[in-house]
Amino acid sequence: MAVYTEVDDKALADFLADFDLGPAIAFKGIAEGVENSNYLLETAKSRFILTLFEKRVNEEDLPYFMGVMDHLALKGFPAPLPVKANDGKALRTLCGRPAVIITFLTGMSLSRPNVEQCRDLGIGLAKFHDALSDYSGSRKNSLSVDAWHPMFKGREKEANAINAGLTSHIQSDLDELKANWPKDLPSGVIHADLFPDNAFFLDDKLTGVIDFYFACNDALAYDIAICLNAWCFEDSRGEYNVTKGRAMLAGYQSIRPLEDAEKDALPILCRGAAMRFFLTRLVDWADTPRDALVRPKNPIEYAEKLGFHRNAKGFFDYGG
Ligand SMILES: Nc1ncnc2c1ncn2[C@@H]1O[C@H](COP(=O)(O)OP(=O)(O)O)[C@@H](O)[C@H]1O
Ligand SMILES: N[C@@H](CCOP(=O)(O)O)C(=O)O
Repeated sequence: MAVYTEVDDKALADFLADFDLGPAIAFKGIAEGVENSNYLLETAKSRFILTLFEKRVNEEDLPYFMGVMDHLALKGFPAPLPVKANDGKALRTLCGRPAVIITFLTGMSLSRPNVEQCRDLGIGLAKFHDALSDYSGSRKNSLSVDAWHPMFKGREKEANAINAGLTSHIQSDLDELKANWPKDLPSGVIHADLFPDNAFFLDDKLTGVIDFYFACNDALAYDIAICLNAWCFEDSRGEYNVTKGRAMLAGYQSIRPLEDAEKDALPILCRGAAMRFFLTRLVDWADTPRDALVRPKNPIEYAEKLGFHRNAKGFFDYGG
C-alpha cells in the first residue's frame, strides 16, 4: 500500500493541534496510489485526506500544486481544497516530510471506463485547462522529452528482460521523439497524470479530479495524449479503442476545439506520453524491493501502447 511514512498517534495529535478541525476520530492508511503516503482522516468536522509527500515530489514545487487546487476551487472545478492551518498556511511538516490536509471528495474511480465516461472525461479535461488558463504559477515539466534519454540510460538490460528486443525499439523511439517533439503548441497548466484512478465518477458523469502532484506547464494537447493512453486502451493488450478515443476527443473539443497543429501533433504526443509512463514504471519496477508494501505498475502495458503509436499515421488513428 502507499504508506511510506508511518504517522503515530502523538505525531498526528500534535499536527492537528495547529488546525481548527478537532481531534481525529478515525485515521487509516490508504492502499491506492504509488507516489505519496496518503491517510484517510476523519474529525468531528468532516473527512479529509492527509498526504505526506515522498520521493518524486520536489518540495519547492508544493506551493505551485497548492495554488492549482486553490485556483480550481475558486473556479468551481471539482477538486480537493488544501485545508489552511490556524496560521493561514496549508503546507506543513509531519514526521520529517512535507504534508498537507485536503478535503475529501466523494465518488468512485473506474476500473474500466466506458465510451460515455471517456467523453465526459474529455469535457472535464477541457474545463480543467480552461479553469487554469489564468493561473499565474508556472512549473516546467520535469518528466518531458529532455528527461527521457537520461532516464533510460543504464536500464537497457532491464528493458530487454521485460521483452527481448525491447531496448532497440525504445532507443529508436527516444531518438525519433527527440528529433520531432513539437514546439509552440497552445500551452497552459496540465494535470499530467489524469488516469482513471485520479478521477471520480457518479454513473457517467465526472464528479471530481485528484492528485495534482505532476501538474506543470506544457502543451495542452499533451494532456489529451496522456488521457488517450490511460483511458482508451483495452486492458493491457495494447489495443486502442477508437470509439473511446473519438468520444474523448469530441468531448474535449465541445469545450475547446483543437488547432490543426495540435491535431497533427497528436500521434507524436501520444507516443511521448506512452514513453513517459513506460520509463517511470520501468524505473519503479526495477528499483522497488520485492518485499515492499507498494506494488509498482507493470511497464509492459506502456511498451505495448508504444507499439500502437509507432504505427499511427495521423489524428484519424485516434478517432479524430
Ligand atoms: N481528495 C480526495 N478525496 C477522496 N479520496 C482521495 C482524495 N485524494 C486521494 N484520495 C484517495 O487516495 C488514493 C491515493 O491518492 P493519490 O493522490 O492518487 O496518491 P499518489 O499521489 O500516491 O498516487 C486515491 O486513489 C484515492 O482513493
Ligand atoms: N499514473 C502513473 C503512476 C502515478 O500514480 P498515481 O497513483 O499518482 O496516479 C502510472 O500509471 O504509471
